Amino acid sequence: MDEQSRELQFHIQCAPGQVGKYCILPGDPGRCQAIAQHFDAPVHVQTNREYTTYTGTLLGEKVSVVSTGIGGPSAAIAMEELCNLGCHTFVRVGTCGGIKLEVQSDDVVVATGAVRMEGTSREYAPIEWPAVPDFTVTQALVQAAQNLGKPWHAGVVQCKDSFYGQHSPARMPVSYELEQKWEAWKRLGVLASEMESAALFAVAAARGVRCGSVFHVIWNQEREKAGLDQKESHDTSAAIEVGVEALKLLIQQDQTM
Ligand SMILES: O=P(O)(O)O[C@H]1O[C@H](CO)[C@@H](O)[C@H]1O
Ligand SMILES: O=c1cc[nH]c(=O)[nH]1
Repeated sequence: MDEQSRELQFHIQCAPGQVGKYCILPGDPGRCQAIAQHFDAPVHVQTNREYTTYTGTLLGEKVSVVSTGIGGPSAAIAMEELCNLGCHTFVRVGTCGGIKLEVQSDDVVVATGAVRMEGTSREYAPIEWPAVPDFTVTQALVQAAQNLGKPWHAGVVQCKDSFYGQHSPARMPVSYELEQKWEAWKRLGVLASEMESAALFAVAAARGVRCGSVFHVIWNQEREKAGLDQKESHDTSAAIEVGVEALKLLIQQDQTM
């Protein structure tokens, strides 16, 4: 299969011209419409499997939002197929669970690196390779959070394949490994846990494109364990605003180059 010259990409079912060069990647297809509402003239392009696509414009530039589903494998597929269609700049707008005690529900987290405790990135890069986002995208995300006055943190996030391995490690047959590593992430100051960035950063490096990640913090299980105040929040609007603002900053930078 010559995937790069296919007209219609196999999973996202989009064709050349239907997506922009700048793309926002939420995991949840249900987040796409809320993101597309920030675009000018957004149009629903396609929904296939976990992949929902809208395309519109920002500052006159064609931009898209494409959901990746949950986990590295489906996220890598989305990015590969979008690269085949000419996308070069990606911002993941996701959700995460806080690990560091300072990271609270409703805060915004910008990734400066991702722990590769997942499988997909290993099929792209030897484990010695650090999963890091693009510097210009990360700078734009921090600038956007500051411009919008959102409470933000920048640091390393942890990626894994098992959501319930994060939340119920004790019931897993490999609890000894999950619990010991979780303790290491805490001692290393890892900010939060999510599932796709390590894979996306690896695919982006392999394909020579830019990618960064911003997250809405749903909760923090370590704050709960420590008896600190803690709530569950599903309002992703701050992270969405930061992601869209960052994309605009990047488009502006590219337009003035
Ligand atoms: O809200 P999204 O972007 O899907 O991100 C997070 O939420 C899912 C788990 O609930 C995983 O995909 C994780 O990375
Ligand atoms: O706790 C959380 C919240 C969102 N996504 C995750 O992977 N973990």
